[in-house]
Amino acid sequence: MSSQGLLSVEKALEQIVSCAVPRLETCILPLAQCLGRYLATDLIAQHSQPPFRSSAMDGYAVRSADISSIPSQFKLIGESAAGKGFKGTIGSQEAIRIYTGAPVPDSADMVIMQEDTESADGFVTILQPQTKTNIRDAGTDFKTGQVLLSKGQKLDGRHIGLAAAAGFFELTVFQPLNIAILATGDELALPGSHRQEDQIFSSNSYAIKALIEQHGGNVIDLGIAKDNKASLEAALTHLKTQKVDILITMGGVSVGDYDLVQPVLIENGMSSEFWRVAVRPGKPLMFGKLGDTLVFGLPGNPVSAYITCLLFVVPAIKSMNHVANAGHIQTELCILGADLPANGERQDNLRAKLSFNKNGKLVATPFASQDSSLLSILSQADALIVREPFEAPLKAGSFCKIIRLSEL
Ligand SMILES: Nc1nc2c(c(=O)[nH]1)N[C@H]1C(S)=C(S)[C@@H](COP(=O)(O)OP(=O)(O)OC[C@H]3O[C@@H](n4cnc5c(N)ncnc54)[C@H](O)[C@@H]3O)O[C@H]1N2
Ligand code: MOO
Repeated sequence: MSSQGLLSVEKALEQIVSCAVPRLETCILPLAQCLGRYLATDLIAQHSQPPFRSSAMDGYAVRSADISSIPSQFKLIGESAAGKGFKGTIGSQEAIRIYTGAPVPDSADMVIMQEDTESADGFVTILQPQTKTNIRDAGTDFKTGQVLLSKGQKLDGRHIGLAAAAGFFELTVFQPLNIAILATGDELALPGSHRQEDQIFSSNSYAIKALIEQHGGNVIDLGIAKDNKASLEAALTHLKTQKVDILITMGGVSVGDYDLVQPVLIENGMSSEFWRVAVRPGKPLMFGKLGDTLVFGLPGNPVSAYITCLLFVVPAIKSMNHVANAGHIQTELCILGADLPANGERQDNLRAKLSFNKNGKLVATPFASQDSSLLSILSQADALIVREPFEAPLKAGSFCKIIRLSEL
């Protein structure tokens, strides 16, 4: 705990991950619907890839021992095309025409790129000395029995392509988590509705929905609750009628007279795990449990809501989907692009632009304004510069730690 009673980021993450118990419900989905889902079993190759020795080039397959000198002439006796291999045997000073991906007969041990040859009248002449076989052995990519993907893998195009190469047409994935989101505040209007003079549009409703969907969650949008007990309680009734794994509220968790989210939730049975974390932005973050539902009270400022969702809610989603080291957030070192003063008691996450200096090294330059209301800056940022509590001043040119926003 810090002097203000703020929980450290590490302790907060530890507590979140220990509460975010891995879920057991799975479903089988067609491969084409698996994007963004989390694999529920290890995926084991049932065959080798390629399944046969295959050519890496368009050219001619020969026995390499027959290339005694350059140029060297071979008689063409057939063809092996992708999908239709050559069934005969290649003998002394014989060759077959072969194409990329086509099976290489056992009798050949080398494919000559066609650019290194000349062919005419049923003969091919090798014009250049050869150093490579240009043959891919069966199982070069993967072998029968190999673990292709591990349980908990979040599936993107690469993983789906790998599963398809191995012949899988459906995968067992974890049932998507039901994640309810609730914006709170009398000042909020939904884009497309009439905005009264003192109102603003609820950007969090959209930003957080998108972020959750990006992480494979099934979003239940509870809309906007007003800053009063009755309206908040009305929104919570939805939790009684459907299974919600995570409830995310946005706004109303600070210390103002209208910040009622935490007391209303507690009155309705939530046990509060923690409130207020040593992080900037996002200090008023709240975390609790309402029955089996994890509850995150994100601060209302749009940048605070987005960053706390990335840093704290996404690890919970990962943990519930069996991702190993779910609480670990990937950081890297790069060069700082501007002087920074000493940091205060909160871990700071400065919005920054990435570029390369004249030596080709990665540089992170913080934006001059770091106010937590500035979505325009957040949307231009490539990374967060992470500064530990009480870190000493840092000079431009020294190393700093970053989290790439695209990695989260
Ligand atoms: N006296 C103190 N005041 C504040 C403190 C503090 O420690 N002492 N903390 C500040 C910090 S840090 C933050 S962050 C905010 C968070 O406050 P709340 O979570 O209670 O959020 P609200 O007051 O409801 O809203 C803050 C801000 O964000 C706008 N907002 C809210 N919801 C949305 C939405 N869905 N879409 C777009 N914008 C939204 C809201 O209009 C306010 O401008 O508290 C500080 N105050
Ligand atoms: O933490 Mo607040 O999110 O600094 O604006």
